[in-house]
Amino acid sequence: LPGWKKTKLTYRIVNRTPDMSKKDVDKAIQKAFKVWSAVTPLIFTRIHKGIADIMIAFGTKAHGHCPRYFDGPLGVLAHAFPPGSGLGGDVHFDEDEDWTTGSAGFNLFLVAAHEFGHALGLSHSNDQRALMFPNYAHTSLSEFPLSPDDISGIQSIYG
Ligand SMILES: CC(C)C[C@H](C(=O)NO)C(=O)N[C@@H](CC(=O)O)C(=O)NCc1ccccc1
Ligand SMILES: [Ca+2]
Ligand SMILES: [Zn+2]
Repeated sequence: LPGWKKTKLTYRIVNRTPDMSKKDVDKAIQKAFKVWSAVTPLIFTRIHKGIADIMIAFGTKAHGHCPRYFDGPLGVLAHAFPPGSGLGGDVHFDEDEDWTTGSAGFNLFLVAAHEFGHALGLSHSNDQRALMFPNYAHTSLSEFPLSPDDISGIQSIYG
């Protein structure tokens, strides 16, 4: 499984969603990184300008220089690129979704935690309890969303 060749990674929140306060977006993203740093030697540091390993952005349909397009409300909620330079590790959220801190719409923390799994090198799991399962509907709003499957997956890359 391909992973980052370093344990100190930077991230940048390039733009924001009007659905949530800036503070709530920052908190959701920080909490989502903590899910993975809790079970790996990875350290995530936020930067506010320049190019980060993990560039985080909200967009609709054709967005930025991204080769993959979003599809309007529902369907695809977000996508992430596996570790690497340029687009590698970047995470995009579909702004046509309703991003929330709760259980209405789509919970940004949960989707971000799933996307960061991809940005660290994980693909989808067929374990319905896993955060990396393909569908959001199966994810509980629990404090700690990782299943044993997620943990063994990430530790096989960064163990
Ligand atoms: C083929 C990819 C681009 C589909 C895309 C995805 O998996 N992104 O990581 C996605 O947005 N999948 C939806 C599937 C769906 O709408 O049911 C999803 O919920 N992804 C976010 C997610 C999935 C599982 C747990 C938490 C969040
Ligand atoms: Ca969508
Ligand atoms: Zn996914």
